[in-house]
Amino acid sequence: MTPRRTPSPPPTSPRRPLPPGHFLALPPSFSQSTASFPSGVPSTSSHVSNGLAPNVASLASADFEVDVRTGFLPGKNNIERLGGEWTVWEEALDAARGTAPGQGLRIGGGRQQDELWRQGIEMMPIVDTAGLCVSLPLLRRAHVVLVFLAHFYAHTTAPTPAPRNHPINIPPSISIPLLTISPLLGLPPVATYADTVLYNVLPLDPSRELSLPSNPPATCLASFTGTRSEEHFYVISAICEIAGAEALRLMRQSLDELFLADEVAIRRLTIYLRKLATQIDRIADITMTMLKEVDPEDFYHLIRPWFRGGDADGPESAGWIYQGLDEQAASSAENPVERAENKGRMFSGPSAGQSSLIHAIDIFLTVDHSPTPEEDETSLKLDHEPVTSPSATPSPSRSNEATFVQRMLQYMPLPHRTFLLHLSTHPTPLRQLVVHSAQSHPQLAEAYDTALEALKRFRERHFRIVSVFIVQQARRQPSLRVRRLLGTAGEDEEIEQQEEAESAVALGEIRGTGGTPLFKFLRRCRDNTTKAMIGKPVGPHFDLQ
Ligand code: HEM
Repeated sequence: MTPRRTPSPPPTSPRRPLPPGHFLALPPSFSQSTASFPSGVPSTSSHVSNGLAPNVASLASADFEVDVRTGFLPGKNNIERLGGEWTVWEEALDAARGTAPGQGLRIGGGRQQDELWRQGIEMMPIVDTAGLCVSLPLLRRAHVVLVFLAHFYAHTTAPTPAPRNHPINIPPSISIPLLTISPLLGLPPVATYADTVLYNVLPLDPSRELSLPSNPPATCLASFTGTRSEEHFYVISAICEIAGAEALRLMRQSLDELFLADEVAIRRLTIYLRKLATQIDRIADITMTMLKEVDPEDFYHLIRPWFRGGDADGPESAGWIYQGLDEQAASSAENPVERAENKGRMFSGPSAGQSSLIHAIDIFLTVDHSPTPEEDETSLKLDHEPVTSPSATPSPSRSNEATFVQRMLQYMPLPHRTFLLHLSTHPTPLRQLVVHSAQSHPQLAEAYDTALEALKRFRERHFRIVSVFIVQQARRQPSLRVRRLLGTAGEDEEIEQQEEAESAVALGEIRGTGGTPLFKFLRRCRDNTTKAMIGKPVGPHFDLQ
């Protein structure tokens, strides 16, 4: 007898007010830091829920804040500005950014304009956040504004000789509201991809909701530099996200078929996997438009320095102290490492590596990024990096090193983190069926490999982006135009002296967010994708260097 086919209902759309019992109402365990996970153990459960995770029995039944039309982007438009008592934060942000590129605050601070702004922040009242809790869009906007203020403040702090050995202090007017609302969203108190992209874009016609292709993301709300490049950097990432909604839909449909795993299911899965490959190529095409729309010099010299988090100097980093709350925490015994070394909190700044989209595709296709015992992991590991495996470790037989995904989970909103952890423990994984039926249904294995080929192509094309935007820029001096915007145009002589030394930057020395050795890491992500294939890779295999 053919089993009755009952497709699951589509995921629910996000709603404006937090509904009663919504698991976002529970502070996530993120807020509990430990010695091995300074920013909190990534988990879906709340510390007030006695370890019980929210009810996520099936991918379709839980509220993962994943919208059928917009994917990980909120289904309802982001709000543009906070009013009432929170206007003071918005005004501080306006003043920091200035009215035109080059008119706002400068990295390293030191000018009268920078100092006056900093004094204003230090004297700003500690505004109550209780009224924000009625609405997710309000909470999200508050997080965006406060983390931008925190980064503006941190990076206008006068530089100390490298390596920086004093933590940067974030004043209570920012740190207290920020530490209060961050756990409500399940985000760290630092700028994340959610702040720069997911909660920071508006559609072409803001009076209508986001949709592709008729009303795509077109402008950004908060910005460090006010440059066109920064706006496009965020907007193109958001277009990748909305294009990803179709990939998520195909994955959900596939999971529904996996429950049945009959002949019809296998035929449908084959079709969905081929479509998924097309969708991944589409995301890669959109990513490549960065080359046309974002100036690599602007990105590297003007924009990226603002992204740096408390851990940007690698193991030598001194972190950020969130004043008003961290001084109390420092005297407690919770985090002996930070206490003993007088270090602040070690958060990374924003990166598209924090987007849940590619990680979801990886998990769905079972691309395993956890290190094998044979691999020399010491060079991929930072001293301050978490070394204890969280409960969500995908493969207990592997080394207990936290993977990039596990670290990135900490920077995703709680519902998206929950979505990924749930996907990784799904009871009917795709790969198992593909391997099991490889002989009887070779077209399924072929379609599975086609999707992996597309993911590998995405990674190779993304690698080119990283080469242009980071490596090439690290090896050459900024133009006069950019030096003027940086306020270093008069330092030609000094720059010439540095030139020779700097142009010799070795590939192996270039690091990504949180200090990851960039090339080794990206090459490894590509190679792990190839390893997952059932047959031999068919496309060209580029030497990534
Ligand atoms: C100018 C554009 C971009 C630059 C300069 C860039 C740079 C980087 C860098 C440096 C990393 C290494 C990890 C880190 O430092 O955080 C990284 C990782 C990553 N990026 Fe990008 N990225 C860009 C655009 C994108 C876009 C649009 C996407 C998504 C569609 C994306 C997805 C990823 C993913 C998933 C990783 C993790 C590594 C992997 O899974 O292969 N990136 N990116």
